[in-house]
Amino acid sequence: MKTIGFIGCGNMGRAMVEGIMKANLVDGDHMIVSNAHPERLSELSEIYDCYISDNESVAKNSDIVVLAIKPYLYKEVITSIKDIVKDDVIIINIAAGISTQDVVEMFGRKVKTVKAMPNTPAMVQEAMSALSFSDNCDQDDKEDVIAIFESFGQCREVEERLMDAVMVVSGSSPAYIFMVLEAMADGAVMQGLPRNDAYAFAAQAMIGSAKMMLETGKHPGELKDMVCSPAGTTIEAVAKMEEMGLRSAIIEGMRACANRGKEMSKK
Ligand SMILES: NC(=O)C1=CN([C@@H]2O[C@H](COP(=O)(O)OP(=O)(O)OC[C@H]3O[C@@H](n4cnc5c(N)ncnc54)[C@H](OP(=O)(O)O)[C@@H]3O)[C@@H](O)[C@H]2O)C=CC1
Ligand SMILES: O=C(O)[C@@H]1CCC=N1
Repeated sequence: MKTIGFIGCGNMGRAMVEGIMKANLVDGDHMIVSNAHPERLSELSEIYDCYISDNESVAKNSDIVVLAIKPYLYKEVITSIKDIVKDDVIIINIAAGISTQDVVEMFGRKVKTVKAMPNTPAMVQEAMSALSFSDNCDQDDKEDVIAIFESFGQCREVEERLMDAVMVVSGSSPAYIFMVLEAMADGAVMQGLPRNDAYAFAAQAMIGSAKMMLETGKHPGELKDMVCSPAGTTIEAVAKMEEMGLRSAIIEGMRACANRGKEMSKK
């Protein structure tokens, strides 16, 4: 069994660790986690019986190291671990704006590395992640990494140049989806539904609609039309949402997200 190490265990790292442990991909002896404030992880180690240690120990003892720290910390953290990681370690880079080439340059050698873009639904085994492998990863390396990402959801291999596109539609999108869900619940509360019921109806409508699109393979416009009765209620909502710029708000928000990713890559 390979040992998986996480350096940084905040929002994204923790979602991945929880997803991996819930799926029993490794036992607690093969999961080592470090964090700037390790005391924040005591509950995690109690639930999943995994090791909480420091960056050095994660680097020395892990076959696969996930760098789940903020992008600006990559240089500093890699400098501190580059001489102590195992020779054939696989480094997983999940940071927005950090490329495979950046990681290789920071290590100063052609370390095996994977550029990945997961999302927080990893916590409930429903992540959708993109992966792009450096050319020195062999088939076994790929299978090991894919097993990690499949333990907490689905994943697809994409060309690294498309990672920012994946970030806007998947890595960052849970934030916009939660905003939509919150707004939908507000709309239902306004009509008198208790808030908890409103969240449950809104979230299940989101899950059901997404599942329907994936399972039927139908165009989302066709599925939308199936809900809009002539002179009915839904078409009134659709017309008002178009008037308020719902779709262009989403598209422009995603463009801003992509632009920020490009800006971060230049630093
Ligand atoms: N959040 C998301 O949905 C997604 C994030 N990402 C990427 O994941 C990475 C992490 O993001 P996110 O989880 O949101 O950030 P968080 O700030 O939530 O987590 C980062 C963690 O790193 C810890 N940390 C800080 N400095 C160090 C250090 N020197 N050594 C070890 N641990 C350290 C922090 O500890 P403490 O809090 O105790 O200071 C914190 O727990 C980013 O690069 C981001 O681009 C990618 C896809 C989605
Ligand atoms: O907001 C961010 O920068 C990170 C990257 C993708 C999701 N969260």
